[in-house]
Amino acid sequence: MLFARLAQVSQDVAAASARSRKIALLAELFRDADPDDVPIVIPYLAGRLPQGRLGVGWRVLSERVDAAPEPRLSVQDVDALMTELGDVSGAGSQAERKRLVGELMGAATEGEQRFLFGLVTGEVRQGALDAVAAEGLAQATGAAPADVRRAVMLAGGLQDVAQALLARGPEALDDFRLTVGRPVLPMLAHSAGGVGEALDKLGACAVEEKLDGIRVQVHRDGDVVRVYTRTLDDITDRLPEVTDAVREFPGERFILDGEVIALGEDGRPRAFQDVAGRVGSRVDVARAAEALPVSPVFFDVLYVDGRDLLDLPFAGRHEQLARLAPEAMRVRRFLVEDASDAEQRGAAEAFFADTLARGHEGVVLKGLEAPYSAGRRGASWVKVKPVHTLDLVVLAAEWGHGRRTGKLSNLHLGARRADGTYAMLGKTFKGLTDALLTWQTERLLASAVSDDGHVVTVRPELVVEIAYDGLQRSTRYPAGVTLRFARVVRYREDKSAGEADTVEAVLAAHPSFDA
Ligand SMILES: Nc1ncnc2c1ncn2[C@@H]1O[C@H](COP(=O)(O)OP(=O)(O)OP(=O)(O)O)[C@@H](O)[C@H]1O
Repeated sequence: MLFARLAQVSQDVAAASARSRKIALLAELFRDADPDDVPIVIPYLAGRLPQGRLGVGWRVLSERVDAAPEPRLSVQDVDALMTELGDVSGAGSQAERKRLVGELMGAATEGEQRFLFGLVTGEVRQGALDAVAAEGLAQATGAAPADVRRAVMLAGGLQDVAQALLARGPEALDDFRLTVGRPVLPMLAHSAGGVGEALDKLGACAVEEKLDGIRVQVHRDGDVVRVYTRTLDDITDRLPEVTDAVREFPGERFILDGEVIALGEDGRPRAFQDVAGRVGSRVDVARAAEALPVSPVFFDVLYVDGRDLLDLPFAGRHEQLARLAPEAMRVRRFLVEDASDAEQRGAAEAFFADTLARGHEGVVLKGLEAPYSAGRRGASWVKVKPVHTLDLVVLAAEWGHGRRTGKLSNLHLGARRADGTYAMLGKTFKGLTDALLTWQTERLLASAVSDDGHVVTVRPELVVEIAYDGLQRSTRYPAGVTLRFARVVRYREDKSAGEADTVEAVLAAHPSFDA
């Protein structure tokens, strides 16, 4: 396929406002595409390069090169040049990249040059393209749109489905059925600020414990049990406890979804990093299992004895789960039948509080009617975690890049030590509005003690309130821990640095990290 065709369609799709028009344009493009073009056409349409980053800077790209009068590049030609560009390294690489960009741009028409520029800089990214492209693909090949959508969901992306469909037509969709032994991307959750907000969104739902372990999808076919991670890696060999347990379940062929956790002797869950370390370790699995035994806790079932359950409402799937997994290996849950009933709402809040008190991360609320949306952040799963906040002292700030050039952005955050010094707990540039960036730049420069061109160190005076999701071990930071997903809530000018949180208080708020 000519690259000019793709460049034109990409532009037309972006310009079309009606969804049906976008679909028709894409269908026409797919009709003319060769199956071998698909691995290039699909990412290019979404504005992505299959090669990822090319190391080509703005300056090289912006250099004017005379455009070719007629289109002659094929999508394969462009891809081959991009691969060559991505492979350039070592001495003289800048000059070589410049030469290759010149060659590519010189062979492109003006329209193609614009599209190439957008592709390399990431400007033509079209986030929501996959859904319309799936419809376009259905139209081009005569497959039912719902079947294509489902195949795309199970394949975890459009590319393989498009390639198979264009090569073999609608029968090819059979390759993408849910099958024991072939893992699919797990369903993910949205967040809500509180249980009440989640109940308002969902109505009747199950409130489940949110366990902070490793997500697993377990496939059993007779005696063969395989365990996959959320990124579909096979970790069967590392989790003998899981395979042994699941072999005892009263079913022959099924796929379960759950979390692997480790419980301490006190019955409280061990820190996420301990479980991750155990699951990540390939060497001497038997010894690791003895040192930190783990157990699976299941919350969903996708397939049972020849039946694909993805479209079954969650309530029905859970009935099947209860048949297979014993209660001790199912997530604890509380059912809300009527989300407008004050008593049930109160009980859901109490379940949340109890779950936290037992050391878990939060809860996930799940609509009882919803199907299983593999690989999606489905609207029917809503997680609620307590927001922790800390008052920390700004120790330094880094000069920003891009849009934040000239502004002090990434803050170095410190907690107080008993001796009056500060232990850095992490950094963040999240949560800062433009107004706050301007304000903090001025304020921090006024108390600067040094500036090495990258980091401006300041007198430790300014207190900032930081929200975070929890702690994580880190050898890079002096207290041995750092904050997960730290973000700025606001500055606390009403507080002096002497009133900021202490390292001991931070550790005490997270018992599994308390030394
Ligand atoms: N009862 C449960 N139902 C669903 N997921 C659960 C449950 N308990 C724990 N989890 C975990 O929580 C995750 C759901 O949150 P999300 O889909 O947003 O993943 P995430 O991006 O890893 O978020 P987080 O860091 O909050 O775990 C699941 O991937 C799973 O690992």
